[in-house]
Amino acid sequence: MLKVISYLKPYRIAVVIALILMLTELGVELVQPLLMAKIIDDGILVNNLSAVMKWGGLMIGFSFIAFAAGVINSFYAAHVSQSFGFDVRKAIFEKVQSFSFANFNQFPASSLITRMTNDITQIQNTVFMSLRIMLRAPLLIIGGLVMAFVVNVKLALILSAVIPFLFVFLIWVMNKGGELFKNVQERLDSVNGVMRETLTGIRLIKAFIRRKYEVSRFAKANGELKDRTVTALRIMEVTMPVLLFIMNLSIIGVLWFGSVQLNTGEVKVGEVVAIVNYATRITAAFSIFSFIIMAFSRARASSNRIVEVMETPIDLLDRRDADSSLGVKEGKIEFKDVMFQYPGTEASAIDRMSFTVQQGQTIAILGATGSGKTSLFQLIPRLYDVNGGQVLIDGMDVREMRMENLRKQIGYVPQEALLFSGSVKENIGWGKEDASMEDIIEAAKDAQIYDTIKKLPNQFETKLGQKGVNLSGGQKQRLSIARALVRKPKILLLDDSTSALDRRTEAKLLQALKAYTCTTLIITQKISTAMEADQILLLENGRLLTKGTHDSLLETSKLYNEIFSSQSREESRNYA
Ligand SMILES: Nc1ncnc2c1ncn2[C@@H]1O[C@H](COP(=O)(O)OP(=O)(O)OP(=O)(O)O)[C@@H](O)[C@H]1O
Repeated sequence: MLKVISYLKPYRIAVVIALILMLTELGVELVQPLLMAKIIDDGILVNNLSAVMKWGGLMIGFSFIAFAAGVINSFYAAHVSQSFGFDVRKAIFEKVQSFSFANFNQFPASSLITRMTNDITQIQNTVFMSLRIMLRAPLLIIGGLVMAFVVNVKLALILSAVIPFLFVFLIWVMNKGGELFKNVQERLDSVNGVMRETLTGIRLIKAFIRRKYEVSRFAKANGELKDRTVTALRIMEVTMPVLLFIMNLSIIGVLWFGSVQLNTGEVKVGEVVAIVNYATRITAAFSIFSFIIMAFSRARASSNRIVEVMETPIDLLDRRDADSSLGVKEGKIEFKDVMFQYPGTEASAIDRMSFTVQQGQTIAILGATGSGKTSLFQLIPRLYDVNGGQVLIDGMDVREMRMENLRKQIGYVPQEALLFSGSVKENIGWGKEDASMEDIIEAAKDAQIYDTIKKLPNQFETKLGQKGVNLSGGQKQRLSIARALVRKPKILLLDDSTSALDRRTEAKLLQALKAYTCTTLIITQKISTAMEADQILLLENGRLLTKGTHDSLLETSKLYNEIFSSQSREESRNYA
């Protein structure tokens, strides 16, 4: 909690001003019953009009001060809480950006979204409330008691006898509430998780007519959220009646004892009225307190979830001694006895793999599904670290370079063409920070998407829907290739990125790539693509089964021959 609260530091002056204003309001509130006692005892009961005017005028003056202090306090509270929320959200977003894939395994995306939105909002609201009323309630209770003692010690003693019990009760409620609201936030994660999956997979759901199934899955998550929230709120709901009951008992005690003492003349009427007034205010403060406790319990659960993200150690960082002058100069790639397994798994995705790709060469990678092709790719821009051996670029271990220097020279086109909402131009330009329009057009032409873009309603300015929903699979693939080409990379990694292209377009694309002097690695299922490469790597179960040119593999590899024959047969059937 303290870690989250430390984000209030830059706003400490505003916090202090807000607190002073809140104390001003509180001071006025506490003085009011005393002034009322004066009006009754020194004015009304002795028929002294000038005393009534004097104390009444003071009361009105104080009320104006309290009003002004309240308004200005609200401005400050809103400013501080919103700025605080902004800063925490920014910090979490930046932290998540630096997460490794192992870190992402720890937090599902839906949970991170809930933490960045709902959890931060809970804390933000609590900060606002703290500056407006949270401290007022306890201070009003303490101040009310002090003032009650000032007015009449005996009556105040009766009033204060119940206070310790109430505090113990409230602390218990707060601890219990913390646990219960943690559960609520976890259920909210689940609801967001189902919602997210459903929205991203809506086409599939419609195609498989799984609407009812998804609705019931959502209803289950939603129901659990409701149940947990009701349970958490139940404890809060009983809090207020318990507080009111105990406080009302003490008020009855004050009235009874006061009436007895009135007869003996030890207590004045105005004093009884003032004490009852303080008791009412303390009761009101306690009921605010129960509400605050609910918010505070929730905020505590939320802040623990935020701190969990903030304190997650990142396991893939630049080495302290990483040389910032090192980077990809030519693009020669070397795998030396590389071993790799995904974090938390036992099986090796890459098993003692060694090969070299010379600068400017084009390499095709072939292999059955799950044979380790994508895993091999991910080790080059250091999306994961190897568990054994080395990945060298231009003779340097990738771990010796700064990740930024390494990655900015690599154009990576992942298997799933992922686009962002925004224009076509923005999506291609995303690959290079300072890409000019000429760069973008050139990349689009080379990726064989230029003609398609020209036919779009607003050409390069055409807005793409989320994930590029308004484009075909092949168009998305070519746009993401253009995004990689625009940065003129030294190393280009195409992960089955031409699978949706027809042979003619693919041939043109491969031809255009020759003008780029980069080292190119292409994962492909098509022998026709592999044939164009300088070298082919054939993978099986994470191992490099064999390597060579198309002709040499036809002579030496049984598996390659099988793939070649099956694809040739298929093609001749297609053309028949
Ligand atoms: N994030 C991950 N966590 C754990 N295991 C993984 C992960 N990604 C892949 N694997 C496992 O690693 C192995 C290699 O997967 P990889 O994605 O590299 O295969 P691939 O050859 O690219 O397959 P495909 O052609 O289907 O894309 C598989 O056994 C797979 O189950």
